[in-house]
Amino acid sequence: MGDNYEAFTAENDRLIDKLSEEKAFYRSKAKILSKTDIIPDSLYIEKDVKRGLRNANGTGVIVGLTKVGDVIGYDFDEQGNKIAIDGKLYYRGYDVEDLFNNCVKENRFGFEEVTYLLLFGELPSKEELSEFTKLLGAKRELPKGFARDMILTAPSKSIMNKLARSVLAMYSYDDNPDDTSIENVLRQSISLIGHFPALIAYGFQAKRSSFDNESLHLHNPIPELSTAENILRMIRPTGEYTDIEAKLLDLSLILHAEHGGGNNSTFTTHLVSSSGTDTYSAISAAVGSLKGPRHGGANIAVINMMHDLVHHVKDITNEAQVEDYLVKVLKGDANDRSGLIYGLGHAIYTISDPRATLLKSMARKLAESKGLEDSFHLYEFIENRGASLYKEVKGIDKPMPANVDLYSGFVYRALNIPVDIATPLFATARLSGWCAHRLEEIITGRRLMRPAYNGVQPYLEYVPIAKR
Ligand SMILES: CC(=O)SCCNC(=O)CCNC(=O)[C@H](O)C(C)(C)COP(=O)(O)OP(=O)(O)OC[C@H]1O[C@@H](n2cnc3c(N)ncnc32)[C@H](O)[C@@H]1OP(=O)(O)O
Ligand SMILES: O=C([O-])CC(=O)C(=O)O
Repeated sequence: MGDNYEAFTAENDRLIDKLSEEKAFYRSKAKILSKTDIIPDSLYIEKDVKRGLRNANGTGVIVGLTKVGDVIGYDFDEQGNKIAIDGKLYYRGYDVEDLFNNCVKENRFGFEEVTYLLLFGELPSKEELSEFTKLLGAKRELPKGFARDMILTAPSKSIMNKLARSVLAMYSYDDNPDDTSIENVLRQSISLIGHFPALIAYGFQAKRSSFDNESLHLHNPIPELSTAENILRMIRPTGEYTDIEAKLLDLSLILHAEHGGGNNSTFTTHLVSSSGTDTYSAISAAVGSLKGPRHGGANIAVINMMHDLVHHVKDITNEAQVEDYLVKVLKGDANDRSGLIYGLGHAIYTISDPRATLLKSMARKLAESKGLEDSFHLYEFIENRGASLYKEVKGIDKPMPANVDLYSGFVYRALNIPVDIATPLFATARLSGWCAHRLEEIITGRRLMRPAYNGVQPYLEYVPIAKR
């Protein structure tokens, strides 16, 4: 026993030493790299590099044309100066506010109709929509053994990473995975759109049971149910939901379905598709992009920031205390120290993001009916005060409207939808836009995307290892 114990502790000490040696190695190399890899701002200006693919006035560099969606966030005056305007968003030429309001008016689900519109470029007739929802319904169930072999046996703490892996794994379940004909890519797209609710729900259930010590609940999807209903059924332990909850989730899916070609994940879809690769590779890459906290992952980042705020601010109804916290966030001294107030700011929108306006109206109603007014006012205060605080801290006047991610988390929380699932829900909705853009890239892009990086490292003479 004594010998065993000594051998065990010696081995343990050796492993701890090795780990701290390794940590020290990474730390020292990271320190060097953070200096070596710096390229001064002046060089970007001198060489006229469109950093972040942005022009000097902040507008995006035009890298493509699209008929799928249009995002309008600014205008120009006669002198060519950018001017702020209220945002507008169009899906295949239709104003998203009209699509949203019509579903509210007719009290019906609309995400499937929007998916049809995005994929095929026109609104479906009643019969076409019914055929299409039947087709989607037939694709709801995952291939035999998929949930067990691909999701439950290798759960992940990140449902988005699990989702990306699941999409890649779908390649192995497809008899014709590499065919990039329009017909085949349409088949793959509709199949993925049908499968996504189960992929995110089972990824979520696997995570809860493996990492959060919760019971495992796997409900089958039901072909006759809408996307929103299937999601609620599969993420809830009892499988129960109300019609109002499902309709509100459906509206949120409509608002997240598409955002032009230039947003990071859709551009990823265009970029990766332009190499001629398969649908699963392109869509899994888009999922990886959307996960980032500056993009779709901001909805979870907002919720985490709000938790942190509530934890650190004594009285959330005291505006001065909330401001102090936000100033600390902006200075990189609070929350995740990124310096970002999540849910604010946008690459295109200046005065308003139309989706945030609609989600805010949903959030306000939910707050009133669920007694969450204080929390709602906190979100509203951040929206109203964010830009002026940024100016006070950084001295820069920058439009910082509430974006789609600010109020979506509030809406999900009020609907009793777990935080973890917020970005996967975004992915489920945006998949329709990604697929429409992938098809457009294949049909009309037809060029390998290959921008240029200007090499700024001076050339060096090789030094043999013995002389270094
Ligand atoms: C679905 C979506 O993707 S919506 C966007 C979701 N993302 C977020 O909510 C994260 C917070 N917001 C942001 O990071 C940004 O506003 C973006 C990335 C969305 C858009 O940024 P842009 O307006 O294009 O500005 P850009 O990235 O050029 O930043 C300019 C400066 O403003 C700062 N800034 C922009 N938004 C914010 C913010 N919300 N909080 C603090 N600082 C901000 C940037 O840090 C940057 O500062 P720096 O020059 O000191 O580095
Ligand atoms: O357009 C962008 O940059 C980000 C965005 O709002 C989205 O993808 O929905």
